[in-house]
Amino acid sequence: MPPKALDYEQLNENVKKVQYAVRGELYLRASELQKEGKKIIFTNVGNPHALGQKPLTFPRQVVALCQAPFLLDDPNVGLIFPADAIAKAKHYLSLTSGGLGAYSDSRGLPGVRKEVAEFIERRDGYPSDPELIFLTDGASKGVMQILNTIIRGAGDGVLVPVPQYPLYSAAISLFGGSLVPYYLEETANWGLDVNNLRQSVAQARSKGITVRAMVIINPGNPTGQCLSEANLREILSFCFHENLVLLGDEVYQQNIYQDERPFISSRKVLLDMGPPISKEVQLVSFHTVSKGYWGECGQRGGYFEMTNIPPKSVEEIYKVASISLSPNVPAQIFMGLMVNPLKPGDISYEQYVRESKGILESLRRRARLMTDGFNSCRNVVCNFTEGAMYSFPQIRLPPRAIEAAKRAGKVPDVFYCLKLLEATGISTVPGSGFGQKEGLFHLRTTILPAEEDMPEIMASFKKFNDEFMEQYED
Ligand SMILES: Cc1ncc(COP(=O)(O)O)c(CN[C@@H]2CONC2=O)c1O
Repeated sequence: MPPKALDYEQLNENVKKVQYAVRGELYLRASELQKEGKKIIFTNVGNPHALGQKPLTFPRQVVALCQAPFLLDDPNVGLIFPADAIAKAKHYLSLTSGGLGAYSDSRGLPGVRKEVAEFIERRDGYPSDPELIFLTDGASKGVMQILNTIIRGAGDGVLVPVPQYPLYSAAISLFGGSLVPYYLEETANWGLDVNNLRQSVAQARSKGITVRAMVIINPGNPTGQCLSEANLREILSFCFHENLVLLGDEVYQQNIYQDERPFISSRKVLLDMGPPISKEVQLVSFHTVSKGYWGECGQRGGYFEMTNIPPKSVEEIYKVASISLSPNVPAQIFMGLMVNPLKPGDISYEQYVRESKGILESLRRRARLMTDGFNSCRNVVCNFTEGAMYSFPQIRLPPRAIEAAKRAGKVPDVFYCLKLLEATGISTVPGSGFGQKEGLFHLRTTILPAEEDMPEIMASFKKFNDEFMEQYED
């Protein structure tokens, strides 16, 4: 028989090139061990509810009522749901064209996009146009759509931070573009040096690559750094002079664990800079309900906002969004609730603030616990998690460990993470899955394990690590 289209050999080469380490070799091995009955701590994915974080009560009450509007007709509904949840449910149902089961506009419900615009205006102090905001099935889908729109072929390059969240390398591979790495400086707290950018662009151009866009992830994944306003100004100036579209991935903007560098949006800095930059630089910013203190990853709610994008291009992006008909409608309601939260005086406000603050303060303590835990280990150094929800320690592997890894046919940090997993059940992602400087090795874990479990997890890690180093050190 002749080869068939879905035979492996016949597949789209771009599909076969794609890598996505967050659910790669370590995750698959951890799943096998779990099936064999081993207790696994899945810290490989930023998936808060999978690690015990409780959903915020109010959003779930509202969406439950929206999913089951017949409850609103029940005379006893007020005995189970607070009046403000009932009111919000009626508000969101009135925005839909037939409830949660009906498609929305392909850009999302206009009423929710308006709430997102109002959120952005309150956050940045500048007007925001709902027509330039598209709701998406998680930020991932928005990122992929914009990269697909930008990349015309292998000659098109996108500047991506290294270490990077592998959605970017995977999407660029899938769409047949070229990833142009710019290295973050670990010794400068994963700071971004514009000279590295210049070198990367010059190198790419020398290979005939047209660099078209630049990605920033702020706060960083896996590195956790928060960009300063000065850094953002440098980046925007760079994009202006090099004629690059800036993709501002800001999904962790609520996850800030220090006071020195609070979150400031790329859009605010862009508009603060004034013309010509504020009028010329094209910016797409991304956000999600998966992160922050919401952690509603499974709902698949996100948005992107476009700044300085010509109307004809916005129409093309709308046209492509239409192919998927509608972003999922329940998630749009979560997004609306996130950007238009309860206000002081609302019945459920106190509970909402108590739950939210509780989660954020605990994440801040866990960021500190994990960083200090790693830094107490032999041959391990770790920058503090300023934001996001990951820790990315550098593991200084002795030469004999690197040789052992090579004999086992494994990349050194994969070798180390596999040994860690087998010994402790802690499932991490090797740094090689995010990119790292030659000869350096890292692992990524989340700061999500329950706070009460953190000391035991870090002690288990330290025991493994120090014994590993003892075994392989000369
Ligand atoms: C920087 C960044 N951008 C976008 C996304 C996608 O989010 P959505 O859920 O909205 O699509 C993630 C998810 N972070 C992955 C998921 O868990 N661990 C990670 O590194 C992310 O870390």
